This record gives sequence, structure tokens and C-alpha cells, in this order.
Amino acid sequence: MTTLAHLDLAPCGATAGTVRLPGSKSISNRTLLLAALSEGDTEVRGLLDSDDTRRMLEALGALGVQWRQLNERDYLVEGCAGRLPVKQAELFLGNAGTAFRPLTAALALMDGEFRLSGVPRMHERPIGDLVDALRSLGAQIDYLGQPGFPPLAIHPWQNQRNEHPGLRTRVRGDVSSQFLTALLMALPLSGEDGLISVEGELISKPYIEITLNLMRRFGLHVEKRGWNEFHLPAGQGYHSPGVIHVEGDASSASYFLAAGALGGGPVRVEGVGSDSIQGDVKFADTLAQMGALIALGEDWIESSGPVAARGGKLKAIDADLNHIPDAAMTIAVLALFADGTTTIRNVASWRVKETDRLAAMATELRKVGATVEEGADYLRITPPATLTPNAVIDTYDDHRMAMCFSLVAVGGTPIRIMDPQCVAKTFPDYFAELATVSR
Ligand SMILES: O=C(O)C1=C[C@@H](OP(=O)(O)O)[C@@H](O)[C@H](O)C1
Ligand SMILES: C=C(OP(=O)(O)O)C(=O)O
Repeated sequence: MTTLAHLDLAPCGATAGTVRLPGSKSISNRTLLLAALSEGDTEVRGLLDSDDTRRMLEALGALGVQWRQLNERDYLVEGCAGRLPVKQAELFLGNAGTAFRPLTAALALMDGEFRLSGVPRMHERPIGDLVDALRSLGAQIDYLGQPGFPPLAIHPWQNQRNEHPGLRTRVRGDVSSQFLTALLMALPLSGEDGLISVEGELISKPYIEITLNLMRRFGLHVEKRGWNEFHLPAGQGYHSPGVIHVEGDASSASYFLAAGALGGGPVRVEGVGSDSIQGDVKFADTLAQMGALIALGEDWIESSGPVAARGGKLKAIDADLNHIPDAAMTIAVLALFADGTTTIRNVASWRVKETDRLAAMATELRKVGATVEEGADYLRITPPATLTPNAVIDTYDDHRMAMCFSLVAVGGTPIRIMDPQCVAKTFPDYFAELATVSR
């Protein structure tokens, strides 16, 4: 494969068309793990094919889980009924949070020796709160580098069953919701009664809904008590539902819906709609607040809007976007096309994702002429009268930086995207798909 050092995107006057979305990363990686841990085989239809799902598939293969590709988007995963065949493995998980956190928890409650590592940035992304929660359950985990961060060595679980009946643990909710997701998915492996308490305000709540929804489809009942207590009744195990359909990725949808609003549209995305279990479909509501016209079906969303090339503007907003942390980055770039100052609040988690996204976003938005105030957990963006053409955008190995900033060209200003292949984390064909809706 050739690696492009940069991609120059020409200004685009108008947008229209339909995009079939790639599968949801969050649903794909959860489904793969749950299918592997289940009793029975699962046909996973519409799986995302990207770096993050490759890392999960490779890891499951290394753990002895049998899976095979049936055709382009469909896979068959043989369940191992909670007992992974391989008891010693080294897993490389790239920068896939949805692989690293859930696998850490699942493997910590087993009786093998495992080493989990990732790319250098993964080793800067916190995992200490999850490790603390697992240690409180008797998990034996060592940090191989900096305490609190990957890489990790996981040793056989020492369940202190006799000391404490049932599994009781607490986890912080304000760093990443993936810690709670990981515990929820792993605890049923013990068959014991489980109780997880969440400390602090839980962030990114809709991702917990995805977790609970998928666990339910694999036969697992979780009693949710508000957002700070989750009870897993004893004696449950995962059972394959037979077939699972992966929805299109709602975060990936945000770029095309934004393109519809910026270039006139209509742009339709297929694969997500009013039936979606993904919180990021709410991006469409925020886009509507900014003045886009949204139409919604069960399995599709369409947007159209003020045409930037004809001087049309979006409305500036001031919004708490904690519930859509990934799609919120798309709003940050759309702020360049708004009629005033946009404030994106409550996104402190941006600092511990693929890069420090608050810092990266502020730096790159300034390159196209915006005035940006970077707070500890917010960004305030004032667009310039005219965007600076041909800005060179660094992407920090962050797929979303590359995808978001392509919208500057959609809005009519040429731009250079450095290292565009970073989109492979969740959307390898992104630029080709964007070209199909650009006129
Ligand atoms: O559980 C998930 O699938 C995800 C949760 C979110 O992370 P945080 O909970 O760390 O905000 C999100 O940003 C990530 O892309 C996917
Ligand atoms: C934060 C993200 O990824 P991860 O699943 O690695 O946390 C993301 O895709 O924006």
C-alpha cells in the first residue's frame, strides 16, 4: 500500500448524494468480544473493516477464538462459552480503546498470562482507574511501563471469593466510559453476582447504553440503577443470538451530514437512523440547531443546508457536547462556517483520546484563521471573515482530525491534510466516499 504524505483537497462548490456507512466501530468491537465469549456461534453482519476491528480480530485469533470472514462485511465467530482456549498470549492492540479496555477486563478475570500493548499513544492513554477496579476484585495486573498506563502484564485471577461474597467494585466515570463498559462486559464471566458503582460524573453515557443493549442481545441482564450503580445478577452467561447486524457508524456519519449542510445537499447516509442504538446520531440534532435541515428515517439520515459557497452561514451555538464526544469534533470545524462564536463545552475527555484533541483542534483551527480559546474542558471558536486558503493541517495520527478538516474544502476553501491514511483507524475509504458526494 502506498502511503500518502499529504492530500490536497480542492474547494468544492456543492454536495449531494448517498453514502452507505461503514459499520460502527463501537458496535463491531463489542460484538466481536461478546460473540467470542458466548456459548454458540455468531454471524456478525456488516462488521467494520478498519485498523481498530483488525486489532480486535487478531487479538481474538491469538486467544484461540476461531473466526472467519464469510464475505466482504460478514464474519462468523465461534463462541468459547467464556473459556478462551489460549492461556498465554501477547496482544498488540494499536490505538483501539474499544479493544484495549474491554480485553484488559475480560482477561484479568481469567487464569492466563497475557501481555497487552499498543502504539506509543496508547501507552499515554490512561487505564489506571480500570486496573484499580479490577485489582479490587483480585485481578493481578502489572504495569510494564508508566504506572496507570499500558502496556500491561495480566496474571491469573485470584478471586477472593471466600472473603467477599459476590463481586463488588467501584470505578471512576469521568475519565473514560470505556472503563465501565469493560467491567460490565467482563463481570458476567465469573458467574457471580456483580455490583459496579460509578464514582464521579459518568461521561459519554450513550456508550454505556450501547454496551447494555448488546449485552442484552447476548442474553445478559443488567439492572441499571441510575448512572451510578449497575447490578449483574448471578448465574448469567453470554448466549449467541445467532445473527447480529452491525449498524453504520454514527460518528462517521457526522462528516457527511456536515457536508450536506455546508454544500447544500441533500446528502444522505444509510445505515443509521431513528432506530440506532448509537448516541452519535444526536449529532443531527446539534446540526439542526446550527440551521441545517435534517430528515430522518429508521435507517437513514439526510441533511441539507445553507450553501457556504453562496455566502450561507450556519448558526453559532453554545452547547454541552459530552454525550457526543467524537462527533463534537465535527461541530468544532463547522464552527468555522457559523455566524459568530461557537462554544463546545464539557469535552475534557478529548485530552486523552487519539491525541490531545483540545490542543490539536485549537492549533489547527488557528491555521485556517479562527480565533480559538482553549479551556480545560471547552473550546470557543470565532471564525475569521475569510478562511485562510491552503492551510497545512497536521493530523496527529488522529483519524477524526483528518476527517473533520476535510470539511474546510467542502465549505469552499482549499486545504492540505497531512498523513491522510490515519483515517484507517475507523474509515479507510473516507476520502473516496467524500469525493462521491462532492460536486
Ligand atoms: O465505548 C466506546 O465505544 C467509545 C467511547 C467513547 O470514549 P470515552 O468513553 O473515553 O469518552 C468514544 O470517544 C470512543 O470513540 C468509543
Ligand atoms: C476516541 C476514539 O477511539 P477509541 O475507541 O480508541 O477510544 C475515537 O474513535 O474517536
